[in-house]
Amino acid sequence: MKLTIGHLYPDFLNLYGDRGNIQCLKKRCQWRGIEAEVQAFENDDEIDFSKLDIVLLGGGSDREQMLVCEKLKKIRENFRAYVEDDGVVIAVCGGYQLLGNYYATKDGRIEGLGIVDMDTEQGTGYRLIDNIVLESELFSMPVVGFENHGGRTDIKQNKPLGKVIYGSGNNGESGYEGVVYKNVIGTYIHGPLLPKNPQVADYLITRALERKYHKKIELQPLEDVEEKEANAYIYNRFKGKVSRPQNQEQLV
Ligand SMILES: NC(=O)CC[C@H](N)C(=O)O
Repeated sequence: MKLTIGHLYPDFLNLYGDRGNIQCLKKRCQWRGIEAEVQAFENDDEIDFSKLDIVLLGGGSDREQMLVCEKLKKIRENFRAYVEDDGVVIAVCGGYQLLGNYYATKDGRIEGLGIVDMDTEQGTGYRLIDNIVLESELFSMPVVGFENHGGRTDIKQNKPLGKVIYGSGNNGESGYEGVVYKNVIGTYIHGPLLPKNPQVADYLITRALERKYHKKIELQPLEDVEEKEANAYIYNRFKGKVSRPQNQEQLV
């Protein structure tokens, strides 16, 4: 079996090493004898979504989001068709915001893809910067990571990725984080999301293989000893504590 992973605009959206998520997907495929090819798309590269099995849209600063939004406009309809056809997407932070209708910053409104019905406003408050821990119906392990965003996202009627156990999540108020729409996962957890959360990586790989090969896939389990220990430790360390972002002086 083989998967092709498309990395969209790594020249703009690669905050906090989103490339590590690609490496993780590739490695976890290879360890099971599944071939994994990565294609990076930059500038005005033609993107043939029919050749892709997983798409990664990484994080970026407001400035980079503003620039990349022009490129996204050109691929919007093909990207939407891919998602509606159950194409697998993992979108992180800035990329997550861009899946929605818009991201309104104090310097202007950045138009999103409008693929998932959700809106992001910058607000006038501080950035939401802290560790984050979630419980998700999709995974038996807690989902752990780090968030750093000024935007507050309203996912409306969509399903969240998880319930916030510690941290701020989508907007610091709803108690929820991320979004799940068809085979799309959007999340504010960036940097090493997938290396830290192997179940999220395997979920994406499974969905992509099932879509491509039209059959039920049971991935060969991997040990993930360190990840399980680390996630359990982090969960117990943060559960019951209240996140008070330390950088409240860092206004957006
Ligand atoms: N870390 C990111 O990708 C940041 C996303 C966006 N620029 C924000 O600050 O909300």
